[in-house]
Amino acid sequence: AMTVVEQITQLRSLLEQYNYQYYVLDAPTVPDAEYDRVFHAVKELEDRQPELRRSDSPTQRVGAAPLDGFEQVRHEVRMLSLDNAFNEQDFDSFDTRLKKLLGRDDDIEYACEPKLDGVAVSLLYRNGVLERGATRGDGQVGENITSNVRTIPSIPLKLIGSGYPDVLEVRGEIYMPRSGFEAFNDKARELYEKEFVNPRNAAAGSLRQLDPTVTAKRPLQMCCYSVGLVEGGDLPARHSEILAQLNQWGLRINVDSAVVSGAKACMNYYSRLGERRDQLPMDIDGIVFKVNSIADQQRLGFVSRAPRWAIAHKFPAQEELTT
Ligand SMILES: NC(=O)n1nc(-c2ccco2)nc1N
Repeated sequence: AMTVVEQITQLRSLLEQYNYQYYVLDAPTVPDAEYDRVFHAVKELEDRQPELRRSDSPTQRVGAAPLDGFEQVRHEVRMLSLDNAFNEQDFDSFDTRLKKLLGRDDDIEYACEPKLDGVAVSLLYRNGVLERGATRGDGQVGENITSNVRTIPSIPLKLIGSGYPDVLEVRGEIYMPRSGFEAFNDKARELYEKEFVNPRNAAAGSLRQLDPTVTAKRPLQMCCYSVGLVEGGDLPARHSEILAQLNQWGLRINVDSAVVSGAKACMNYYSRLGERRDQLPMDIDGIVFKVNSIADQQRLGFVSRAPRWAIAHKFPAQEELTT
């Protein structure tokens, strides 16, 4: 028969697989009742033998006591802001300028991603374990919101699979899906409590909570879109391949991301996503186009605070919700 440690280890890894399938892949393989059964089995074992409890156990997402304030975090690799393109001409000149700088006239391969309208966040994994979560702040210094990000189910407390670097900093956007936003505001209205004006404010307000049990009740999601500090390991040579690799290690990426070549194909992607904008599960305010080759990104570098190799092509502002 299995020892208690073998039993709880097996149940935990089963729970991590269920979490990954449900919250990261949107593809659950078991009914919620089965998930609850395993969750309570692990909780039961940990309650009966507290020494078995580990901080990276799936039952330890809401553990921390309320904070008095947020500590500051210095980003070793600056978190970027993006230059904007407001029309096709802006994008064409962006593409033309890059071709000139790269000394080529064939099509540049771009990674295309919906620009999620949420809160940028940095997640630092050390030996695969989530060590700290931080806001972007001014790009150099942000706030430590680790206890709050731990409550978000699509953020793994521990990476899965193998081959990840010793230190891996993942960047992404924490956002509130529209359905969760509407449900939250309906409830708030019912209870005569404050409603949020839009999902971005709802996500920002939920991450500013000093009490993680409040954050835990907010329907937040996280979608990753790049990496920052990487030590003790190598990553693929293309941005799109890095994202695919992050997904295998347990992180959520955007299902609508794509790779296209040349400015015309980028504009085609922009128009297609623009037509679907109101049907997407979350608010987006544009499309981010990034040079897919990491070597070319490094050749192009940055201009002041924004990378030369990326641009956010915005959609026209939507009339503000009139609540
Ligand atoms: N907000 C958002 O969805 N972003 N933001 C970036 C970004 C910011 C700096 C480099 O890349 N990429 C995506 N998809």
